[in-house]
Amino acid sequence: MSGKRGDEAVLPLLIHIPRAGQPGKHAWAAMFSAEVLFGLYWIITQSGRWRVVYRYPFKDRLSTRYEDKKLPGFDVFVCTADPILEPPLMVISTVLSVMVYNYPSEKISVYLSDDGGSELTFYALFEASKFSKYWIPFCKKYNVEPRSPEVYFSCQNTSVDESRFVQDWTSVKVNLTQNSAAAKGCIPEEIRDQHKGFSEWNSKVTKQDHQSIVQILIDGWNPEATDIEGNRLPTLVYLSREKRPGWPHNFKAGSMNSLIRVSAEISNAPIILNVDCDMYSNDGDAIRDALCFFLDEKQGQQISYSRIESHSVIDNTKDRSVQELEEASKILANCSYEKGTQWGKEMGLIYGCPVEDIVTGLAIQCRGWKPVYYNPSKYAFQGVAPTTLDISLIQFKRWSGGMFQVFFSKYCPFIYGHRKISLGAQMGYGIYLLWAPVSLPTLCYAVVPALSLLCDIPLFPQVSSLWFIPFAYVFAAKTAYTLVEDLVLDTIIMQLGLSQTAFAVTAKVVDDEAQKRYRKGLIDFGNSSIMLVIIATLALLNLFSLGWGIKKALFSAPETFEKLVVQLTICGIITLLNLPVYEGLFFRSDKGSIPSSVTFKSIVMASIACLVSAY
Ligand SMILES: O=c1ccn([C@@H]2O[C@H](COP(=O)(O)OP(=O)(O)O[C@H]3O[C@H](CO)[C@@H](O)[C@H](O)[C@H]3O)[C@@H](O)[C@H]2O)c(=O)[nH]1
Ligand SMILES: [Mn+2]
Repeated sequence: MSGKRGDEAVLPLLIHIPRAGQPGKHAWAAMFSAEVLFGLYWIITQSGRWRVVYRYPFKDRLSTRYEDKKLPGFDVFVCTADPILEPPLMVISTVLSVMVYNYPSEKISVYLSDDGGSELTFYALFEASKFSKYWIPFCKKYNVEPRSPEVYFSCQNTSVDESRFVQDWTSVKVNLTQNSAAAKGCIPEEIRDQHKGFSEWNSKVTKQDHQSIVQILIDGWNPEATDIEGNRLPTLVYLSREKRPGWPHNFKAGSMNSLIRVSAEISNAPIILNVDCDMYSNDGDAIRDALCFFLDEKQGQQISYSRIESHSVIDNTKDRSVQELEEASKILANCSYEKGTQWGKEMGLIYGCPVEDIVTGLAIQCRGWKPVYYNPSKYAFQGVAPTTLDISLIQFKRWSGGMFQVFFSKYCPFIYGHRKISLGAQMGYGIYLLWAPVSLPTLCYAVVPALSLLCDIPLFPQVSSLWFIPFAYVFAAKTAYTLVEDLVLDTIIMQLGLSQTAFAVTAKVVDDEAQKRYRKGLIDFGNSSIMLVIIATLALLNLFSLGWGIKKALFSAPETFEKLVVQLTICGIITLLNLPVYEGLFFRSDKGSIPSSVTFKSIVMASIACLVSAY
């Protein structure tokens, strides 16, 4: 191979092609491919900068234009899947938070889908239904925010001393403490007698194998269902769709589709709001904001994410028996209901992909509906992000792997979206769907310069070369950009998650010690995992190389140093970024530090890599 000096097409690496017989051809080829891939990805990411639209809803105009009676109904779906990973107290706090919007209560119906099929979750929801009679008037009267009781009470300082307020607050708190105390233990017999719903659970009911359970805990149409101040309550429904071994349940997408059908039977509101069980409502006005987009006279008709399929419309004014509704809904939540239908394909949320929200959003958009992106200054919802690195990695793996899978499916935005959505939108999807493969060039950058440094192979233009200037510019600009736009480890640790298509639910339980570490800014590395070993090995490899490189810089001729200075800088930066990892490996002894088995494995692997490349 010879250096094509006249060819100014590609990056400075090109002029550095090792000549035949020179070492480092493979390293060079790897780095060159990495550069090309980064370049292509960079082009795709530029779509995010085209024609940015900012939107502002005018809520006051909504109120002047629509009286309460004319406002549309809202069906709110809350999903939960596991009573251990997602504590029932958190789940019902989320449920309660979405029951109190600054909106007519009788227009809101809240559905909890429990894929865990857990009696404990049902019990918690039963308690929540009673508690809501206090909580809703309390929130509305004092305009309490956030409206998740768990969050509200954890950040409440009791400085307010208006007597009535304190009184109410105490009664609410007593109720809540009773709630949480009971939710931890098993369900007392006298409670079981209070609601017919408990009879659905017997010794045969397990998470994977049980009949459909539908319980309407509050019937919002019943004028007698009122809070302590006599105001109407929102409808509250517990749903646990049927699960049987051998029937794929399609994770969250399956649960959402059951919710769509069951809610169509019970309340059939034109607008659906979906939150995860950990995403409590943080702004009581959020649904009024959303309505401004849906009811906009010019564009509202094109805006999607309202109900997708049309179900037979029910006349809500008729005499409706709760029992009848429950029985009819159970059938809609049975495993066999979807057999031979378009559910999961053309209808409802799309199955077969761990990022059901992304594929379904794309499919809806390709049918001509317009999505609206609105990022309010006050967050409409707040959720629990994973608190330990290993759980984050599980989540990232599901997301990145799931999205990459979409890229190779029939839903690839460049094919499926061709002529249906703009090129900019296709590229916008590309940014996310190609997130996983970008880990490969990133990995290359974390490994190859370090290894080549150990073998004395220069990869980059010499500092005194003219080619160094564009290289330094691109490098500096990109580094600055990356530092600002995402943080440290994120991209380096991404892995291709192709083999796993299951939806791994992330844990939302945060213990006190973890909370303390979080406040101190310490990374919680979590349990031993292969991904953690990879991170630690890469960190150590770069540290070793940096040491070796510095030694060489000090003791060898200036030309050698000049040749290796860029690699040295890259290793230096990677080492700097990994300081928390070294801390976790060697200097911390708390529970959040890196397990010693990982330390051992990574030292062995990094040493082997060094030895192999040095000889
Ligand atoms: O079989 C299942 C598995 C999960 N869930 C629920 O799905 C939600 C999301 O699960 P979580 O483990 O918290 O995943 P996240 O990565 O935090 O979720 C994000 O990513 C998912 C996949 O893209 C989206 O579905 C979510 O809305 C989005 O918040 C939770 O409420 C779960 O209870 C179910 O209902 N049934
Ligand atoms: Mn989540």
